[in-house]
Amino acid sequence: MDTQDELAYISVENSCSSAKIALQGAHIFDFTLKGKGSVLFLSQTSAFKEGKAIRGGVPICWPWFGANESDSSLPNHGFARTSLWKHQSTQMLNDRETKVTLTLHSSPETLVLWPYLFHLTLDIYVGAVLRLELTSQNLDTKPFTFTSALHTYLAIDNIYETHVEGLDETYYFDKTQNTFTLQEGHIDFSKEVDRIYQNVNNDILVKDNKVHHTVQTEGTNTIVIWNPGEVIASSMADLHDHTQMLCIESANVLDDSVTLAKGESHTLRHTIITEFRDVSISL
Ligand SMILES: O=P(O)(O)OC[C@H]1O[C@H](O)[C@H](O)[C@@H](O)[C@@H]1O
Repeated sequence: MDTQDELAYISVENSCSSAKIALQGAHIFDFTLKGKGSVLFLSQTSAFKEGKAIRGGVPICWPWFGANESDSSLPNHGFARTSLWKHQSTQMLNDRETKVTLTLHSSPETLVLWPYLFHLTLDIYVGAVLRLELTSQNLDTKPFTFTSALHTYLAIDNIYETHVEGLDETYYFDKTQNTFTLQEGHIDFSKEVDRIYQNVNNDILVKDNKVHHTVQTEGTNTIVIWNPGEVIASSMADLHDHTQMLCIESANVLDDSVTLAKGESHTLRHTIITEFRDVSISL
């Protein structure tokens, strides 16, 4: 086990790729395709501190996404991303793919924040592509409802030359305006974008001059797209450059919130397929 500042992390490597996963948050903060480049953005000014989420990689938002609806003093995006998870196993599936499993169980600390017994499992498949599977299980005697997101920060070359395909004719909730709007054509990023797209049934394509990412989702039809834009980014001490990141998040929110009865479980799957168009992109 290695550490970066206050956080312990696991390193894995195979013939295709390598990854670093912090135990705090089960947070993958590096996924690199060998000889090609970094798939995930990691802010150079991110904190690696206990109780503070890493700015980059894939934070896990759970059991609520965004602000808590009944108590805004509770942490944004829930507690999973700042809780200490347990490393269960690392398995070499073959020389090209490694599976890492981490779990989080309800505890006296989580019960103060959210009064239910639960079990979370995150399976991370590190290979030619990156796949995350988050399974939520209700261990309580009463049902619970949660919202969540696999809040992926994709590495891109330049947000102003990036566009997103696959959401034409899809309605989204615009968090910057509190309105529902119909997407027409591709999404461009000249300023802050913070949107929740619903009824999404196809892959999302992120394209810029140097990299193409394809995001595939199972377990929800809702995708969140976020880039803070220049004005908000300049006020964020832990974000060194908003032009090199784009968050594409598979999310169980709004109509895709999940209610689980006693013993039931739900799995959210998120796969990122990346093609570098210029191998000189920095490693
Ligand atoms: O700063 P954080 O708590 O990590 O949240 C970062 C962002 O996450 C999501 O993408 C939300 O839609 C945004 O509204 C939020 O600003």
